[in-house]
Amino acid sequence: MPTVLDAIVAGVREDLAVRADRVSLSVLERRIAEIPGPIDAEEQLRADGLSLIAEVKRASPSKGALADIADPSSLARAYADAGAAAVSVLTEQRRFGGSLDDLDAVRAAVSIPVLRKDFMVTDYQLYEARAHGADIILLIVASLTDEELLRMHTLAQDLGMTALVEVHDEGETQRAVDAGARVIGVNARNLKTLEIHPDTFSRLVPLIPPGVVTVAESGIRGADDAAMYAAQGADAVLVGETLVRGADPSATVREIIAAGAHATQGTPGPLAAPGGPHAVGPA
Ligand SMILES: O=C(O)c1ccccc1NCC(=O)[C@H](O)[C@H](O)COP(=O)(O)O
Repeated sequence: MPTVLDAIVAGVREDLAVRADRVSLSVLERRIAEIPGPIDAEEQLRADGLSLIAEVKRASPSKGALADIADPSSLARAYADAGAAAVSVLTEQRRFGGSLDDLDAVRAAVSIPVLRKDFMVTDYQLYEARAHGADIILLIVASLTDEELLRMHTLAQDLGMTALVEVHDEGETQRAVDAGARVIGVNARNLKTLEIHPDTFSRLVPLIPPGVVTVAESGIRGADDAAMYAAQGADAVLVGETLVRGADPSATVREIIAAGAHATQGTPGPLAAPGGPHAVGPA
């Protein structure tokens, strides 16, 4: 039976065929040569404490419409000003309501690394990501063969981008490691049921070699969850829904970063502050 991921990828392939007809690979290559080169995101995510990748997310298959983001550039600037290490932009249109226009707007607004978060199944999408200013691309192990994973990981590096290689279980983690992934994202969302399993990170992190940057993804409700992942050894967390649905995304960014610093270095975090952390929105 087709999974949610299969259905998303089928739509992505259809939309991609239309774009590839309109914009050739050589046009993308020319654009890449004209724009500033990518930022080294791996080092930024590895920085001391807990790095935050803050997401621009309009909708999702699990929750439907999440937020009416009229101006993705001002949201991205708020994330960056509050201390986010990178901004993730969902560009898939059918289920997430994103677009390459959102990526362009965010790229123009911030000087921190930008992740194109999409369902990358062809080399063309990697050229497209770089041509629109992305520094990081997502490779979901579950949607790629070993040969595709290795080839696209190498191509991302050749284009100067960092690949965030996303895993959900032990087998996918081994495949990511075998492909030479330098940044591995452990996604707590089961792609078959869309349920969040917060113990996925602690189960898989022992399989990831030292030196590889680890990112805990999905279902993070605020500072408490971020502190938990930091204590379990996460270098970074990726947060979408909690930020876009919260009343004050900048404050939540600051709380998450402070909680991560507290968990990793013993510095005072928001848990000590009056009112404590906000855990905004359901997981
Ligand atoms: O968000 C979903 O419902 C979803 C469903 C199927 C595949 C991917 C999905 N989300 C993409 C992501 O990885 C998240 O946007 C990201 O990890 C942030 O998650 P959250 O903080 O829970 O919004």
